[in-house]
Amino acid sequence: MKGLVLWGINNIFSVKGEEDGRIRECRIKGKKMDFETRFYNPLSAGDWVEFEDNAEENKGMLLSRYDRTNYFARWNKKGRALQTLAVNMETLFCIVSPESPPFRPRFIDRALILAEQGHLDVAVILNKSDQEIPEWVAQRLENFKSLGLDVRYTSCETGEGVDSLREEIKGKIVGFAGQSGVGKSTLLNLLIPGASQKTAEVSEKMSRGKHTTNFAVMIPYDNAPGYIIDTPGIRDLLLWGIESADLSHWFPDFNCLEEECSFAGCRHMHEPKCAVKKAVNEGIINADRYESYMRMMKELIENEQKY
Ligand SMILES: Nc1nc2c(ncn2[C@@H]2O[C@H](COP(=O)(O)OP(=O)(O)OP(=O)(O)O)[C@@H](O)[C@H]2O)c(=O)[nH]1
Ligand SMILES: [Zn+2]
Repeated sequence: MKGLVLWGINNIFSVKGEEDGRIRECRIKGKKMDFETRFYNPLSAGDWVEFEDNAEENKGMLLSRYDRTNYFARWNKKGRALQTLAVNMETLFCIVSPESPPFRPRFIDRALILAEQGHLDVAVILNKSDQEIPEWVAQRLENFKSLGLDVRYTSCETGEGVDSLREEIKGKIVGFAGQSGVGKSTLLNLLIPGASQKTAEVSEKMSRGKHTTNFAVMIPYDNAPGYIIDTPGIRDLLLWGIESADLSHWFPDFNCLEEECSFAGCRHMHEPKCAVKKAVNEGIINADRYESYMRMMKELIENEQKY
């Protein structure tokens, strides 16, 4: 039978049968499935699977996984493997806030790269738009827009942007990601009443009282098909599968200048006559975005030296 993975932890997955709509607690048959072994978690919220029922009611065995249309994955340092946060979404919404907690554009820079690697459409939601938007935040947002990124504004206080967002995503499968405190739960509750209650219940049940929501949960809409995938409060997004020498290829605003760098294979760090650094000095490339690039670069170089 075909089913949809709604959530899962420690290799126990809640799967909703496509035909009968019943949810079963499923385990993986045998030790390993033929899933990609490079992943930290074999399945994630949003995966379509084949499963069979057990004799025991509401229990099942997972047999195989269908191909994913896209995925949002990051490097898991502890597990030293790719960790999939959510898959098969129409759009991944990255939620940020302007001031409290502080705007984190470097989170967006990383999310953009990870989304592109996972063939994922991404949009940014600046929540708490009722708060004052500092000038540098406005500039960075404009910069993102000029790179083609879809940026919207919502406020759970005034209701700005909430109804239109609800209309837009209704009936679709979309993902929500953000750092703790940006108002993700509040926004989800406005979009789907009782949403955060659902996540809390699932977390409580699956993690057996540990109170840690460290896995994504699919929340169904009230009167429409589709789900919002609520990913856990993400602290960091570590890159994967990118060599330091290739990092600038993931920065289209840098990449287009590369030919003008005097050094072939310029990494735009300390090389002389670098067109990217010149553009930063002239204010053509956003200085904070360059700083973001440099941090990723250092991280990648450190890792290359380690392994
Ligand atoms: N001013 C303002 N405050 C908001 C808005 N949305 C949420 N908040 C407040 O921000 C705080 C954090 O909101 P949460 O919804 O708990 O944030 P979260 O992102 O889910 O964070 P975690 O629960 O830690 O994962 C709460 O005090 C909310 O009332 C908003 O649009 N404007
Ligand atoms: Zn350069």
